[in-house]
Amino acid sequence: MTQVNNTAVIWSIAGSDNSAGAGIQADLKTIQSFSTPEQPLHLCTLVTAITAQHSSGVDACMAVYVELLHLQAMALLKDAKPSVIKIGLLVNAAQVLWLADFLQQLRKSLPDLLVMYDPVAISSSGSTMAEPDLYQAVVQHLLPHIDLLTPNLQELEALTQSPDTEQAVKLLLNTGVKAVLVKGGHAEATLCTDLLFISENFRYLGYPAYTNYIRLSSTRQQHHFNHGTGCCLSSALAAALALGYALEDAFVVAKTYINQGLSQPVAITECSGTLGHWGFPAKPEYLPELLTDKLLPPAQAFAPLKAALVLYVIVPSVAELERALVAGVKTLQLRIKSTNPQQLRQQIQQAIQLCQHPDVQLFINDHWQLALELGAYGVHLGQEDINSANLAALQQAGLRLGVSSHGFYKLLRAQQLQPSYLAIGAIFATQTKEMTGKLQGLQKLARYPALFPDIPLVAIGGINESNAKAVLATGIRHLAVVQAFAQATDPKLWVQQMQQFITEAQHAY
Ligand SMILES: Cc1ncc(COP(=O)(O)OP(=O)(O)O)c(N)n1
Ligand SMILES: Cc1nc(C(=O)O)sc1CCOP(=O)(O)O
Ligand SMILES: [Mg+2]
Repeated sequence: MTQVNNTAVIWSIAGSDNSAGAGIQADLKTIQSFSTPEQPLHLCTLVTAITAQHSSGVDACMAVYVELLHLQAMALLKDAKPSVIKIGLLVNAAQVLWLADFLQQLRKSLPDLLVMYDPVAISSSGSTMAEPDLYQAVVQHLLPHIDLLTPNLQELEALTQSPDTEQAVKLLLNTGVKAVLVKGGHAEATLCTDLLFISENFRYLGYPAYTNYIRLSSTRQQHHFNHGTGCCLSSALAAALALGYALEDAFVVAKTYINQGLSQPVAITECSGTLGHWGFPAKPEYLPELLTDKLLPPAQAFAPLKAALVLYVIVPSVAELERALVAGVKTLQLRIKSTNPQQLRQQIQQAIQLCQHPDVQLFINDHWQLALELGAYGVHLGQEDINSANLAALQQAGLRLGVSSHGFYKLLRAQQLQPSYLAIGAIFATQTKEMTGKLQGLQKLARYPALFPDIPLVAIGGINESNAKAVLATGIRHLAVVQAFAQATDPKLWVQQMQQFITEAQHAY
């Protein structure tokens, strides 16, 4: 059967928690919370066990026969195939063996399928739900079929017999698992820290290898309404992956979702309850702190922009810069990719001179040393450039800084520098630059303004007069363009039209 719209189908292969904080019930709530009419998510379930639970323990756990697991899977396949499978509670070796074999067969027809396993065996109250031989069977048979494993610290040690996190993760990655998210929720600390290790095999999703793991941390919320938090972190990750986020961005989204849910929990009694499921997170205070990949920010924030960016035109030469100025563009970037050093200096110097006007803002792309030496207004740097640029010197000289980003992870990374603006791309396919990561699209773009309200955000990549209104409807107020301006036959009219779209959006939304 053909799937007819853009609904992403997720399967949860897990146990029923009748108290509805964890297990299949938590997966349903979490996935539903991320579903929208524009990007619907549909969660199907394969129940592996029925448990009898309450806030302080598990009274009973009965495994579902493998034959019935198989029938559930066959029934689901009659309707639709999943793009993501999230596995939770497995109870015995027989279930593991069936699942390993089933996944091996399924992958033959679904090469892009993502399989996650949250190896729950012990509930947060300490009750064991699995049979003693479970993990042995998991390591031997199931792990080679898993893309992303999400153990807590206790499960990590039980799976590997290693108390050392890095060593344990190495052992798991050697079994064929492609990424491991170690959940630190159970550690006794004032911070809740989660670690994501991504092997080379997962990098195709766009992760830049600045470090070999990502550490995200948030202040621990001191209350008892947290039953199922680990399950929900894994399901939020499944939802974000099904929505098309790259793994590192899905990690940020999932942790932000958990922070939002724990900030507004559902209290059932004085000492029992669950986190709340309140939709895609939308407040900056829920964002975690990025503890790895630390940049060395200057002591102070970069100077603010002297005016809003609004329409931001990027040009490859001084001749094009003059054309843009004549057409009425007020925010410009000189982006020269190939020329000899002498001409480069000359071009940058000329551009700075041409833009000596109180209403005009000129950013120099890449060449921060010349920008600094020649007294430019601002520079625009990419994520790699900020590793090596002398940021303190740029800040102290009063230059404005704009930084590229391509998702939540890179936004968190760049935000550490307190730049003058952040660019987000590529929104649509572009012919101007070879992009390796995932496109943002309008749905993802619409999530950023609420989470990064204190810094100007400019959208870039494939933007033109036909799609500008749709981009502005996401709440983004600044548009950067290369090709659309270069190809405009009447540049003045084109600039007026684009500026009008932006002004209308400012008043309309
Ligand atoms: C406004 C704006 N956003 C993003 C970019 C891309 O910058 P960078 O990542 O440094 O890539 P190159 O432009 O150097 O290819 C930009 N230039 N401007
Ligand atoms: C230079 C550049 N940077 C991008 C990013 O996402 O960082 S996209 C891009 C190209 C933008 O050109 P056009 O408007 O012609 O699509
Ligand atoms: Mg650059």
